Amino acid sequence: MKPQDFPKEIRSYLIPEKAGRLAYHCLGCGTVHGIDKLLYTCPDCGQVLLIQDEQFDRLRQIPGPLWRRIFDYRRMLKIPALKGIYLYHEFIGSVIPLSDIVYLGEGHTPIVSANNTLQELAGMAFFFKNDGQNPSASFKDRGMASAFSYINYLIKSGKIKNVLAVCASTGDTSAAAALYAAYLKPHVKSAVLLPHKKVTPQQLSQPLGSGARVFEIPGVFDDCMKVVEHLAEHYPVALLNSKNAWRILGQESYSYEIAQDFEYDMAGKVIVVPIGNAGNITAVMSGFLKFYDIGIIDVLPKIIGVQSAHANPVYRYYMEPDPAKRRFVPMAVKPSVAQAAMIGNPVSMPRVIHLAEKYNQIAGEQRVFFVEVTEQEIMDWELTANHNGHIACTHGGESLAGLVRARQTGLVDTDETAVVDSTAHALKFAGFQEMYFENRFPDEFGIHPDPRLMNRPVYMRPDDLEKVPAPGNPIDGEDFEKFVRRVSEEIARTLDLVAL
Ligand SMILES: N[C@@H](CCOP(=O)(O)O)C(=O)O
Repeated sequence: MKPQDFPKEIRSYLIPEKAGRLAYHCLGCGTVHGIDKLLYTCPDCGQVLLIQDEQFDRLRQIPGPLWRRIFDYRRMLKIPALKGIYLYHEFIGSVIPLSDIVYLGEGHTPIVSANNTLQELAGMAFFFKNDGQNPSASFKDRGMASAFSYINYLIKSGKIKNVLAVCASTGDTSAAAALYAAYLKPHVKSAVLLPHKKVTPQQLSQPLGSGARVFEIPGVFDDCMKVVEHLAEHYPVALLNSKNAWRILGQESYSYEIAQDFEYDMAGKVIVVPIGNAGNITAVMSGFLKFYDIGIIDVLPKIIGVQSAHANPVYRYYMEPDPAKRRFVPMAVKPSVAQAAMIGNPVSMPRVIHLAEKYNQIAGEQRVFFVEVTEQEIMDWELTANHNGHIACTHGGESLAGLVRARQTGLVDTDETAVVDSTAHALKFAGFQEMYFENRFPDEFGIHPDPRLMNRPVYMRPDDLEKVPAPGNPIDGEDFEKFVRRVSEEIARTLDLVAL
């Protein structure tokens, strides 16, 4: 549809213009900094930042119900810049002109209802939001589209040039950063730091394939993060982890999409997200708060943050019921199948503390909760989901296990409806599935495969066949006919099929 085909009262809002005044706000000392330069922490006190629109109030001139129609109609446009996360331009990066937006197909990922069997097993109605169906196969693309659009805007307006994008990663961030950087070649190059042997082969192949410089570092993600922070402090590089507040803005689109997909009715909804570096739960809370503030949604949904017992610093922090006594203590992580979340010192922890408090306060009751799950539960729920038609990664399994735990402990009611985050595509973590099927998890994981969830390929090569085809060596005639018949018979026997 063309803009002139839309209802008159919508037309002037359909194509957003550069507007607003964004600024970095320090969560420590409250200082406000301009966005002309890339900042990751407050130059005055070193604390993390969030980006706020100083003119956010202007968005109130449009009533909530009209905003809903604007977004719904905007979805019908065929303008690339508005097809992804910038459908919500006014809430994400309103200062970026549409001409500078980088769109690689991110966002608007499917929300897929669990089938009856799986809902019965989980004990309640729920959907998976498949963020593995983003271009680099994880939710990080939302944040990268935002951060790289901003970088593109700075380059095009002559404020920066020859950008070297760096990040630390457990796999997904590096894949996304390398992809978006490659798109902005030759102005942007990328270098990624990965904990040696703590990234799956599929994830390692991604930045390599995008042409990034890849460095493997001894230790775990937290060690890589420290090196990246050091690089960003002492060298002219752009830090692309979620410490970069532009990443958070882009990831807020996850909440906006859920609101839109449920017709903006958030009553009785529960949003379940795994926590690693904590950028995502930060963005999810912030996104819902903004939509609520402007009246686009009338209710703040419940949010459940999930961590594995092997990497649970956020959960531990909230175990202390008295907020005044809570102390954040970084931890040494243990190996986890939720490998992308194997983080003991999440950079967004101050943001989580700040936003969870605000969220609960505005909701008038506790609406942000944290649960812990075991490695066994993560694998069992991932495989159970995928046996029922999903493409959940281990973090999707972690989220689903978290939902089940939240239901069992009464944090959610059976009449609520959950949206469970599968942050990446199952294929990125196929190695853990293989370890499960072959029962070869090292003891430290504490995972014992459930035989009902195990699966192995069967090599079907009947002994009585003299000749079988091979690549480059086909067989034909009677030999081939016999091959087809005998293999079919053996498969039918294995599957208990009775001949017609
Ligand atoms: N799970 C992450 C860790 C880094 O998180 P970020 O959101 O701060 O970039 C990854 O995939 O690398």
